[in-house]
Amino acid sequence: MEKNKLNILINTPSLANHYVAELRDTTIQKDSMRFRRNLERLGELLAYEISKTLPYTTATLTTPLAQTETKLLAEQPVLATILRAGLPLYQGMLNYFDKAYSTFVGAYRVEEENTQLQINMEYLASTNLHDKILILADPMLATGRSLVESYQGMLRHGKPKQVHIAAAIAAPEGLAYVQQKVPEAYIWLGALDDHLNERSYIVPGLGDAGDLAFGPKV
Ligand SMILES: O=c1cc[nH]c(=O)[nH]1
Repeated sequence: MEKNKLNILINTPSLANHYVAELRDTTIQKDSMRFRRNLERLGELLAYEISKTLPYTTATLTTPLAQTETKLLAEQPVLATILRAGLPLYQGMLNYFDKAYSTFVGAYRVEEENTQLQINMEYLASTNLHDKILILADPMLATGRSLVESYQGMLRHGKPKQVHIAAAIAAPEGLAYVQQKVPEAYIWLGALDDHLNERSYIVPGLGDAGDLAFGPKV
């Protein structure tokens, strides 16, 4: 596959626009079940778009009336995500790639006054990634640093032959960082926003995806 390496869903009007709009809307955000489900629905759409670019083989199957040929995925991708905010977007992808194996990373941002944002990575549970098609789902591609560090950590478990990075919303700064550090990746976004603010939040964005999905951290 050598199609466009950057794909932005809401640039083509579709239901993705509704799901991104609801994710951003402060009134609808009060319903955390709907917030999670909207991330999940976006994950489903992103998975479907990615599925159009994956390799397929021809298979013969038997219906009650005849034999017929169809195209089926040549192999399952591996789905990876970063805890905890990544879970709903990942779940949407798993709904569609329902036989995929999974990789989980625990990474968190440490915000300290007058210092650069620190990323701590403390947990990695990965399936074998050697020669696999890897889809890494992270809802908010902000600085891109936790995503790149997570990806680099995952490489201890094998070098994938193809990498897809999927996010609900990205900032141009994070997108540029990921494109520079992981140039081999195909990038799939719900929306590409305007900028990062001084606390590394995406503007207009939607706020803190993890808190909105699972409650505020202490
Ligand atoms: O805007 C942002 C940036 C990172 N993580 C979030 O949840 N929101």
